[in-house]
Amino acid sequence: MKYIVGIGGVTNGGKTTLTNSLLKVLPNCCVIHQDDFFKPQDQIAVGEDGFKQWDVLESLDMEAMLSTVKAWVSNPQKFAHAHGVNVQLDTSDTHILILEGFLLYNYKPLVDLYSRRYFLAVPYEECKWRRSTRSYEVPDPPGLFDGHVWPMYQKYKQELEADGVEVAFL
Ligand SMILES: Nc1ncnc2c1ncn2[C@@H]1O[C@H](COP(=O)(O)OP(=O)(O)OP(=O)(O)O)[C@@H](O)[C@H]1O
Ligand SMILES: NC(=O)c1ccc[n+]([C@@H]2O[C@H](CO)[C@@H](O)[C@H]2O)c1
Repeated sequence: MKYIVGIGGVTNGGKTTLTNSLLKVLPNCCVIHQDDFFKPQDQIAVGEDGFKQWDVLESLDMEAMLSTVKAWVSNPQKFAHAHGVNVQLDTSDTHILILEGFLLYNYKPLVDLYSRRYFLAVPYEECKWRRSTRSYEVPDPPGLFDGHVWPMYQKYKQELEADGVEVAFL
C-alpha cells in the first residue's frame, strides 16, 4: 500500500519538527518539503504593499513538486533508494510519503492524492513570536508578518474551508 500524508499548516506551526519525528518511526517513509520548490528570488512578485509575495502559491513551482510526487507514486522503492531511505524487507509492501509545507492543500492537482491531510494551526501571537526568532535564507523585512504572511495564511485557510477540503487539525 502507498500512503501520502500531508503535514500542512501555518508557518512555524511545527511542521518540520513533527515530520522529523515521524520519519524516525515510520517504515519506508520519504519526505518532500514544499519550501524546496520556491522560485528564485528574482521571480517573486512585489505586491502593491511593497512586499515580495513569498506566501502565495504562484511563488512556488508546484508543477515541479507534483512531478516529484508522481515519481514517488510510480516507483516508491526506487524513489526511496535515490533519496537514501532504507527499505525494510519485512514491510516493503508499505510505502509512505510525507508532504510538508505551508500551502499543501490549495493546489488542486495535489489535493485528492492525500490519504490524510493534517493541518497545524497556532494562534497569531505565538506564530508571530516564533517567526521573529527564525532567520530565513531571505530575512523577513519589518512588517512582513502583519502585512503579508498572516493575511495570506488566513486567505488560503478560508479558501480551503470554502472549497470543503477536509483536514485534521493538530
Ligand atoms: N510543539 C511545539 N511547541 C512549541 N514550539 C514548537 C513546537 N514545535 C515546533 N516548535 C518551534 O517552532 C518553531 C518552528 O518549528 P518548525 O520549523 O518545525 O515549523 P514549520 O512549520 O516547519 O515552520 P516553517 O513553515 O517556517 O518551515 C521552531 O522554533 C520550533 O522549535
Ligand atoms: N525558503 C525560502 O526561500 C523563503 C524565502 C523567504 C520566505 N520564506 C518563508 O517560508 C515560509 C514557508 O515555510 C513562508 O512563510 C515564506 O515567507 C521562505
